[in-house]
Amino acid sequence: MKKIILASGSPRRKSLLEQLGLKFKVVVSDVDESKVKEVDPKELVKRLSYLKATAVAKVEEGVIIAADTIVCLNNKILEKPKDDKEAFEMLSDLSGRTHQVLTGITVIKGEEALTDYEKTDVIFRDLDKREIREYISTGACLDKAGAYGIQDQGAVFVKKVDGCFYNVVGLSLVKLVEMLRLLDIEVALN
Ligand SMILES: Cc1cn([C@H]2C[C@H](O)[C@@H](COP(=O)(O)OP(=O)(O)OP(=O)(O)O)O2)c(=O)[nH]c1=O
Repeated sequence: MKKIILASGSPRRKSLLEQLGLKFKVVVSDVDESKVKEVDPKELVKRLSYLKATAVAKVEEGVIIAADTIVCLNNKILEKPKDDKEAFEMLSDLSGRTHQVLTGITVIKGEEALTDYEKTDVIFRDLDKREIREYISTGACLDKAGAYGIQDQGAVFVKKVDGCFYNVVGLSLVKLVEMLRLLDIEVALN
C-alpha cells in the first residue's frame, strides 16, 4: 500500500479521511488560490484541487489527495470571506435561497492524475440580521466557503440538502473512494 498524503490544511478534510479509516499524513500546499481565475465554477474547483495536489506531488511521493470547495449562488462564486463584513454579505445573500456547493478533488498516483468534482444543492431558510451577526461572532465563518459550516452551528440555517453531505463539509467520501478505486487504490471498509 502506497503512502497516502492529504494535501490540505482543512481540519474537516483530515477528520473525513480518518472517518474512512485510512492512514495518511498531512502536507499543506502553498498554492495562492486568489491568483487563480476561472469563470466556470466546476472548472475552478477542479483546477484548484489539481494545483494543490501537484504542488505537494513535487515534494512528496505516494498517493496525493487534494480538494477545493466553493459556494455558488446564481453563478456567483463565493469563496472564504475576507472579513466579518463580507461574511455578513454572503450570509444575507444565501438567506432564503438555494445555492450549490462544489468540491473539486484531485488524486495523484505516480504519473497518473484524476480530477473530478461533486455538486450539492443546499437550501437556506430566511435568516434575520441578528442571528447572522450572532453566528459571525462565533468565529466560524472566515475559514469556510460561503461563510458557514453545515457541520457547526450553521446547521440551523439549512432546510434541505440535495446531494452528498460530506461534499459540503469539503470532501465527498463517495466520490473520493470511487476515484481511489479507479486508480486501483483499495479502500477496505474494516
Ligand atoms: C460550505 C462549507 C464549507 N466548508 C469549508 C470546507 C473547506 O475547508 C473550506 C473552503 O476552503 P478551501 O480553499 O476549499 O480549503 P481550505 O483552505 O480549508 O484548505 P486547503 O486549501 O489547505 O485544502 O470551507 C465547511 O467546512 N463547511 C461548509 O458547510
